[in-house]
This record gives sequence, structure tokens and C-alpha cells, in this order.
Amino acid sequence: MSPTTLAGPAAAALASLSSQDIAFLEALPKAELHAHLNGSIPINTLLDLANAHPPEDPHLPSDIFTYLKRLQAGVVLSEPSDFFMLFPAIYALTSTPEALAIATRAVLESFLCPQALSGATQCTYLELRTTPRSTPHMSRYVYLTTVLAEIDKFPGASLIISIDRRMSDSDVRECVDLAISLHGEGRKVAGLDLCGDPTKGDMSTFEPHFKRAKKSGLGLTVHIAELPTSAVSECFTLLDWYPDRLGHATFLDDATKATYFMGSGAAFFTSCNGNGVKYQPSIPSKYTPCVEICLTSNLLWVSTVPSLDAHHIQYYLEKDHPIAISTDDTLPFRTSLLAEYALLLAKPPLGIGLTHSEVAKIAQMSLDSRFTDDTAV
Ligand SMILES: CNc1ncnc2c1ncn2[C@@H]1O[C@H](COP(=O)(O)O)[C@@H](O)[C@H]1O
Repeated sequence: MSPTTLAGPAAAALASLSSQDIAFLEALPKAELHAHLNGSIPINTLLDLANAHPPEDPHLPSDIFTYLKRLQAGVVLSEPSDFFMLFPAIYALTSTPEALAIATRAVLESFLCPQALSGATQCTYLELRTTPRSTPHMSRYVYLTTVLAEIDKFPGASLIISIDRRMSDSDVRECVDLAISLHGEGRKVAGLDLCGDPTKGDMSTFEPHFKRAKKSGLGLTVHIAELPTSAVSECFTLLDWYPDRLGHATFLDDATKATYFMGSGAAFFTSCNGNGVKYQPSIPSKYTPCVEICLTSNLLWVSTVPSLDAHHIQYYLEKDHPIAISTDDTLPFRTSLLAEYALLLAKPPLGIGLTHSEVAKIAQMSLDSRFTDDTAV
């Protein structure tokens, strides 16, 4: 199964590498820790699902093939919402247990099975995340057990259950209850994620649910500070859950990073939260949550990052802070994990220009930051 079409900055970086560099990247054990299931379905699988769909289904957009062709050719994401509007059509194609199983299998194969030409896999370990949806054809429980049945077939794969910021309190409760009970039954549920449109939702209301998930032994990862408009007070709310990992963290300001991540215990930071109240977090002595870095996603989604030079990865590299290079959504961003690693190795301006040993160290950081110790090698 070949991964999705490669194009854009990551493809250009990959094309600039020598065959020795590519062989080095392919052989490197690495973990993909930030991949959204419905954003990572190979385009050919979606086309197959669309072809197999009953044409009279009122839930399927009538222009589904035009939409899929547009996705394949590359979408322009000028507004934050342009990105989230891509998903309803994909959801229409993965709304039955049968279709969801096909899509999940294709995603798992694209990351964990040897590629046709090189014989290499994208990664040695995958934490695939997805938001449990109830549809006219399945409950959230059936959604999750369908995905887990596919994950069970792949050594080195685990599930992270995503909570969408637009969910109601009762939806969040249901999803977290399911995460805790499936994890307790020994299913391959490794953690809980917070994702979705960063302009939506009041995250303080999610706090009790994320805290009880953490208490039950699930790993926590949260999308944080994705937009320049992301409120500092919300960042404090999320950081006070002490997530094990942070997604993107693009606009986490330097004062907040210094305060939370230096973690000296003596670090003292008073600032005003959104209500104008003096705020002093009590930080564990060594809090260094791994930051899940999705380079192409940051470059293409409303250009939250204008260039690799300006990318916040530079801060974490300088501080030797754990990071995990990840793809986010291979389908709209037309990338692969190998191509994301190519962005580290390629010479500027196509890439960051790191050495082989620096890239190997980063790959090891991704393995060290996984929520389980299961790998495919
Ligand atoms: C810019 N990067 C991102 N930021 C925030 N949320 C994202 C995202 N990329 C994907 N998602 C979230 O993942 C869902 C699709 O996969 P699942 O249906 O869960 O498998 C999207 O609907 C969105 O809520």
C-alpha cells in the first residue's frame, strides 16, 4: 500500500536528498505519535469507498468525486475553518463499521507495512488517533472496537482517543468513559487527545474528564496554542493538566515555555490570566512534555509558520527539549513520515540542515515519548 501522494515542501526536501540519506532515514527506528485517522486515509482508499457507496445515499455529497480530486490536487487552507470543513465528506465515506475498518487498515498499512519500492516502513511504532463518532450505522463503542480490531492486527500500533473541542460535556464524558473502560480491559488504548477547531469550546469544562483519564493511567496529549489568537489563559488551563505531550504548541509564548518547561521548582511566574487574576502555577520539578512537531502541517495550514527558519522546532532543538516529528494528516498535507524527516535533513532553504546524528537523536526522542513500549521491531 503506497502512502498518499507526496507534494509540497516535504516532497521537495525528500527529492533533494541523496540515496544514502534516504536509506539512512528509512532504516532509522522512529515513532509516529501524531496522526489523525480520518486525515491519513490514502486517496485511493477513499476513491474505492466512494465507488462502493450506494449512489442514492443522501448523506454522501453529490460532488464527492470532485471533492476527492481537489483533495488529491492539493487544497489551499487560507482560513482555519477551511481545514475543518474538509472532514464531513470523509466522514460520510467512513460512517459504517465496514468502511471504517477498510479505512483504518489502509492507514495502518501505510505507516507500518513495507512500501512497494523501498521495502521500508514509515515507522516502527504508531499511535493512531481518532475521534469516536456515533453515526446512523454505529455507536461510539462500535466505532472504537472496529478501529481496535484493526489495530490488534498490527504489532507496534496503539490507539489514542481524540476528544473534539466542539463536543458537549456529555459527549466528552461518554468518550472518556469508553477510553478508561477499554484501557482497563487491556485493549490497545494508549491515551487521550484534545483536538479540533482551536477557535471552539471552553477547555476549562473539559478539565475533570482529562484529569480522571490521566488518573486511570492513560497518556495525555493536547493540541495547544495552534493559532496566534490562542489565548494564554487557555494555555495555562491545558498545561495545568500536565499533559505528557503537546500537539503543535506553535504559539506557546517564550515566558510560558520558560516557566513550565524549565521546571526548576524555583521557577516563579506571575502573569495575568484571562480574568486579570494573578496566576502562579505550581510546576512539577521536571516537566518536559514531548512536543509533537508537524512541520508541513504548520507550513500549509493558514501558514501558521511562515518558514522552517521561523519554526518553533528551532527553540526545542536549542533547548534539547523532547520532540516527536509527526505527519498530522498525510492526506490534505500530502506528506509522509519519511518526508517529514527529510525536512530535518535537507539543506536550507529546503530543510533545516541537521546532521545524521542529530536526526537519529530526534527519532529516538519520538520512541522515548510513546505511551506504550510496544514496537514493530
Ligand atoms: C491542523 N491540525 C489539526 N488541529 C486540530 N485538530 C485536528 C488537526 N488535524 C486533524 N484534526 C482533528 O482530527 C479530525 C480528523 O480525524 P479523526 O476523525 O479524529 O480520525 C478532524 O475532524 C479534527 O477534529
